[in-house]
This record gives sequence, C-alpha cells and structure tokens, in this order.
Amino acid sequence: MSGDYGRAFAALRAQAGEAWRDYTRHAFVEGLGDGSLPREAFLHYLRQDYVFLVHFSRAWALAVVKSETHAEMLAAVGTVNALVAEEMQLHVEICAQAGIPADALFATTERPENLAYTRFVLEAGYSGDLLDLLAALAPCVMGYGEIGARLQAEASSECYADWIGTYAGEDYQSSCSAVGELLDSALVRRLGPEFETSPRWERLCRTFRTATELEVQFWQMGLTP
Ligand SMILES: Cc1ncc(C[n+]2csc(CCO)c2C)c(N)n1
Repeated sequence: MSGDYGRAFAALRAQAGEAWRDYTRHAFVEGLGDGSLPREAFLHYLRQDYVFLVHFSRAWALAVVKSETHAEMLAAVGTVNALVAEEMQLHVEICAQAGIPADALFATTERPENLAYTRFVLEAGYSGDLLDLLAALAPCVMGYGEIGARLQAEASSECYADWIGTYAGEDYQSSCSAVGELLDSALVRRLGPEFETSPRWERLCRTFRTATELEVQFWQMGLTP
C-alpha cells in the first residue's frame, strides 16, 4: 500500500522497515479508522498539529530557499500555499466547531514530541541542502497519503470520515505524487541517475527513518492529552 509516490520514496520507505509500519499502523491511526479514538484525544492532537503545521510551513518555505531550479521553487511554493491556505484553515474550522477559537489554537503550548519533530526537520534543512530537507519532510507527506488511502478502503466507522477523506482525496493524493516527483528529480539532479549508490544515500535514509520515528512519537503524544 505505497501509492505511486515515486522511486526514491519506495526505496526510503523499504529501508525504514519496522518504523514505517509503526507509524502508518499506529493505535491512534487504527482508532481513527474504527472510531474508537476518544474525541478528547483527537482534539488534543489537532491543537498540537496546528502548531506542527506552523513550523512545517516554515520548513517548506526553507525548501523554496534551498531550491536550485524554477520547477523546484514552484513545487515548494505550491506546498507552502496548500499548507497555510488550506490545511491550517481546515484545522481552524474543525477546532472552531468543537469550541476552540483560533487565537487559542495559535497559543497552544507545544509538547516536547512536537517540538522535537519540527525542529529536527528544520535543522536538516538549515545545515543541509534540499535533499536533506526533503528526506526529513517526506515521511509526513507520504505517510498521511498512505494512511488516508488505506483507512478510506478499510474504515469501519464514519466518526473521523472528514479527516480520512481529506488525506484520501484526489487533491491530497496528487500532492503526494508531486512531492514524489520533486524528490526523484532533485536526487537525479544532485546525485545522478543512480542516486542509491551515492555516498550520501545512507545518510538520507537515516534522516527519513528518524523523521518516521518522530511521527510515531507524535501519534503516541496524541493518545496522552
Ligand atoms: C504530525 C503530522 N504529520 C503529518 C501531517 C500531514 N501533513 C503535514 S503538512 C502536509 C501537507 C504537505 O506537506 C501534510 C499532509 C500532519 N498534519 N501532522
């Protein structure tokens, strides 16, 4: 169940092994699918996720800075816009319906698991190039694509159908494919067509795996409001 998110993603996902499974089949995820996730945990997750998206948008803005071609800039700036104008907006609306106003969202105290993840991603980009940054960003983007598509097919409850529908939807799935293409072309441009044989590949794999492990910690945090 890996969608068609490109060649590099398939290789990175395969080498992440157990961590990828722990992330995409976490108890929090299964609870979204069968409706057993307590509402309180979901709202706590959404509040934290709003703060996450603030920093994640900054990381994608850094991808614009680290781009070397117009095509790379276009892909990165498109993601910044989707995040700020759509995904963050969706969180504001869901939270407003649950009685959490927008200013309270922005003032949410960041949990350490949240801080660790986003600052790890930003640091990968600050001290590295676009490849280091994309290796840290990819688990988040493609993982939710994979989770959404699987839950859409398997979910046994309508409880979290909106959330599932957002990530299973055509718009989101095509943005995952676009990020997959960006990752493949950025790798070929910098490391050549046989990028898996480059001395840099192992470190990119490690960055991807660490970000995946931080996603697992983020779900775990969601279960403990
Ligand atoms: C902890 C956490 N991980 C991943 C996502 C999903 N996500 C974050 S940004 C983005 C858009 C493209 O980069 C998507 C789908 C999330 N919301 N929260």
